[in-house]
Amino acid sequence: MSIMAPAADKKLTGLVAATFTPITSQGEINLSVIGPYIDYLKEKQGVNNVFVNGTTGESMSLSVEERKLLAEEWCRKAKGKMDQVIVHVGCLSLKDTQELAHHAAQIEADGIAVIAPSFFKPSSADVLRTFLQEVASTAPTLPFYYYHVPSVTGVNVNVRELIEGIEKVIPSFRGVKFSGSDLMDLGQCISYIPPHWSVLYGIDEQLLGALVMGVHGAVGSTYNYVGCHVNKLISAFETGDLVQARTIQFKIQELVSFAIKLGFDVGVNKQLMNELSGLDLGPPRLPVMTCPAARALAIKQKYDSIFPE
Ligand SMILES: CC(=O)N[C@H](C=O)[C@@H](O)[C@H](O)[C@H](O)CO
Ligand SMILES: CC(=O)C(=O)O
Repeated sequence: MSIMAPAADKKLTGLVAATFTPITSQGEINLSVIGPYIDYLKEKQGVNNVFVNGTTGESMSLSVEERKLLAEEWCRKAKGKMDQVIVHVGCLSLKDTQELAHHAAQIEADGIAVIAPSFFKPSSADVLRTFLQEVASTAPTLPFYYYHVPSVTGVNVNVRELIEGIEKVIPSFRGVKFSGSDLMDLGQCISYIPPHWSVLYGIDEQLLGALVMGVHGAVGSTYNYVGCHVNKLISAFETGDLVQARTIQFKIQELVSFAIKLGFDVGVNKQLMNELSGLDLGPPRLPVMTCPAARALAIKQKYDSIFPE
């Protein structure tokens, strides 16, 4: 009889939805939507992993207390339904980040991810590695992922350099959520890492390029509503049907480029998700602006024309 690996040691693969944070019209976090949100992702999108309190989840606009309540509810409701819940715990303050990492371990998250602090920025890969090490040591049993998103943080360290020998200082290190466009750095990470780590790509509109380079999965905001199509893209890629994989990728590019022309920020993205899913995730929190209804509807119409029922 084989011994089942504990959930925390499962390699992270496939699609991961970077979730929106449900907020009431009064501006408070709305935990009641999380259960139905998980059912929607699983049943309607075929997405079995979530990345919570990240960029899409507006984590930097939430208090530490709110992030704990959200992470706890995601873990509780996902139990038995999702394969993995990865909690993003990065903050500008090392102390807050450690507190959230420790909390994620207590609530039995499947892993944690940490973004580079971006007000005072780490001056080198070595400094960033030390920051990550200080966080990981407060939750040493949890699989740990570095979240590379230079377009948001302004911290553009070379990830291959960052992860050189990182398992010696972070034994729980399990991979990278790579939301950069440097495919050479991406490839060098993939060719360097051991087989039980994962590199997940985070620029949804160019996932196919990253699949060719060898990524093990993808984390993104659009998988909340195009997950079912991107699952087909991945299957087509895996069976060698590049024509079909490209056809789907081009459709997603058409949708995203249409949205970008209308100002595609988290507010617009969230309202689009409200329209497409029928869930009530509410508005974003300032400084992200509430999206005018007409704008999200125009993008929804585009979606309907690209992906007819
Ligand atoms: C900067 C940002 O939020 N990137 C997301 C994840 O990393 C992506 O999922 C994008 O939202 C998506 O690729 C659309 O541009
Ligand atoms: C896209 C992503 O991973 C995030 O929202 O954090």
